[in-house]
Amino acid sequence: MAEIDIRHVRKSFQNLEILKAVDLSIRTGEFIVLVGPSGCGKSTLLRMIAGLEEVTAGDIVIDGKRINDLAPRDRNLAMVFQSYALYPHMTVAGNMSYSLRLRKFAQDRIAAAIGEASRVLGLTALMERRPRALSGGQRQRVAMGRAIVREPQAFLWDEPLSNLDARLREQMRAEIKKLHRRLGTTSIYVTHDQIEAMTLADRIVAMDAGTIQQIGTPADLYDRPANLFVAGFIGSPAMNFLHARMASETPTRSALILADGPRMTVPETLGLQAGQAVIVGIRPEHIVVGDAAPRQTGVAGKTGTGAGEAIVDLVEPTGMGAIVHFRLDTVVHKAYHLGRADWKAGDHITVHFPTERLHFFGATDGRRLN
Ligand SMILES: Nc1ncnc2c1ncn2[C@@H]1O[C@H](COP(=O)(O)OP(=O)(O)OP(=O)(O)O)[C@@H](O)[C@H]1O
Repeated sequence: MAEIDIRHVRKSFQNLEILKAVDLSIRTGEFIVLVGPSGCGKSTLLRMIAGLEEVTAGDIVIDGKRINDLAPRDRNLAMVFQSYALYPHMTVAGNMSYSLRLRKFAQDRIAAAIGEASRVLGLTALMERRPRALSGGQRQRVAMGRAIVREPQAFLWDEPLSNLDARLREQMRAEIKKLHRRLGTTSIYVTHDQIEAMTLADRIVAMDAGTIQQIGTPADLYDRPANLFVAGFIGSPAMNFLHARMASETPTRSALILADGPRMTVPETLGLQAGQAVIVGIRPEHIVVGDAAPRQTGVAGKTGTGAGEAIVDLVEPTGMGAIVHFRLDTVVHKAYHLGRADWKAGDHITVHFPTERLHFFGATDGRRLN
């Protein structure tokens, strides 16, 4: 197991800088997820750690040793790819044992290693099959088995579940998590799927345009996103943003702001100036929606702290609840309502934005204020 240090690592292709001075310290046994939109550079970073891409500048250090110039096979890291990358002409057993045979391990040791890995992954009955006779999920399991038997210092996962259907992805995600609990091997996992990031990671590294935007536990990124990018990327449906400005008449203890909708209370500790522009974020699941007056429920007495009226634009039932799209002024926002939602487009509803659930961001730099 390994501690991996990425120190000021840069990557350029031709003259285009893809990664800009990335710093990241990964602790022994940690499960790190690199997440970000397509093209942000997460796969490139993983491939540099694996030795499949040259490092333009900076150092990659594993357990205190700089490995920039070490050949991939000498790094003792195992990579699992989205495309499985199995040898089609070899059986499952052949694929799993290949790297050990290459390293001239004794037969009994190889048999023990692949026996154990196939038990863990539920592949025992499939050992003589070839990849084309396996389902996508089974193929990915073989790829995982091939990585496990090498007992690497770390696993590098490059979007391993992207080719699987939703149900299988959910199942394999849980298996990867159990596998990590069992083996405790340092893991770096690349995905653009924020649910995978949230469920698997000890710490998430959120990337955008070649830079790290935030490093933290899933709860850190969800509860206290450092900026608008992270706030908008983590969470589904995504966080709502309301453009707001501090009212010029500021009451004593807490000031009010006027957004595209209801007035809200801003914590005094933010130190916002009268007239200052801010962006207020609120997650759909934190908005309380209810019938409009006179059948108003759940919002009584809360007016002035972010309650107001809105018009339903669309209701998407999800089974567990419904995503309620509503219009405040001209802007459409989304609320996640647990339980039945019988509203129709055009209905008037009340929306309440609980003060303690609000996120505040600078209107110019997008940085978190609270
Ligand atoms: N060999 C290459 N030559 C030139 N540009 C490249 C090369 N490999 C990657 N890039 C570019 O580097 C950027 C980052 O690519 P990378 O694959 O790391 O992104 P990513 O975040 O993993 O995206 P995805 O989720 O789509 O795989 C992209 O703009 C890509 O086009």
